[in-house]
Amino acid sequence: MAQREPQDDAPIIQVRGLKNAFGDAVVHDNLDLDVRRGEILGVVGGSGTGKSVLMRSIIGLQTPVEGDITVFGEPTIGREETEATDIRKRWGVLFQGGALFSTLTVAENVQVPLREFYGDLNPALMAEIAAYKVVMTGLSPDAGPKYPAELSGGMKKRAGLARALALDPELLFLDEPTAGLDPIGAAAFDGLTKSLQKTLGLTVFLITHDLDTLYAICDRVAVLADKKVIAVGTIDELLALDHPWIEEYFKGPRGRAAIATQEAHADASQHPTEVKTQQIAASPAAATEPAEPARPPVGTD
Ligand SMILES: Nc1ncnc2c1ncn2[C@@H]1O[C@H](COP(=O)(O)OP(=O)(O)OP(=O)(O)O)[C@@H](O)[C@H]1O
Repeated sequence: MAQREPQDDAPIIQVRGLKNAFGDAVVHDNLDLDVRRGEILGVVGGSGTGKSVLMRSIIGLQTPVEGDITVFGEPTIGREETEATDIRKRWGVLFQGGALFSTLTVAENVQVPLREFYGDLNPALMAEIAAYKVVMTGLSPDAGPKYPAELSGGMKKRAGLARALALDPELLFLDEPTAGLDPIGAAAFDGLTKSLQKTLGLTVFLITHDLDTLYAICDRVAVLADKKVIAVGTIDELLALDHPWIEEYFKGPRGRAAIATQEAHADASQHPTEVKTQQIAASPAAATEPAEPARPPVGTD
């Protein structure tokens, strides 16, 4: 096994005393967060609690009123453009909805970061890298010449992910990657995220409202409320805190359905011949409460 450098244990993202405000509206106040190298950190919180603003602050698209942020051990606020560029090259971002350029094909979208940061690369090599990234996200090679309008929602997310992976990042930011996907597409996207984390050693900062995603692939979850990260840990650690919002969030009808899906998945992998839906139906929560359709086990398409 490769020798680990001492700094490997340092958080890959460190946020301290963060304050963000829009006029008089304070979104974050004295917010702290560490993201560990190699983990998938789920970021949850009610609508408007500032998850996307937090992500934008970390990637330098939002200048905070106060606070310090380091990524890869380097401060990201107030850096010279060239220094900021060196750091930005090391992460990839999938914005909500994919944020593809509608006038560019999928392959051209994937080449955007390559042109931005490595503009003198040979065009044939850029095309080859883009084609590789497209396939890596589970899209067919035929998707490369297509325009975003010709893609399904799930394909757009994968194309956005291919663009986020264009520069072989160490760190991936995903803003609600499964929003708007059907349960099968969402589970497939989760599987893809998990396999990228494992095979490429990525760290993933993942904003989501999707409880299935949290249970299926997140190593830890950070909860935003009251302008701060009020708790961070595994779901079991969070539940042990006895916080009413956390309890309601994870143990409400949707949380119970997500647990049932995970239990069915675990059981199915131990007893592959049994019918998974029997366990889901046997769950009192699933039987009595309206909930999101249970997701199939995680896996890529
Ligand atoms: N550019 C901006 N100008 C003014 N207010 C903003 C701006 N961006 C975000 N806000 C406000 O900051 C707050 C946090 O927004 P943010 O998008 O981070 O929430 P969120 O937790 O990601 O919500 P959701 O889960 O609904 O996506 C909201 O009240 C939003 O209106």
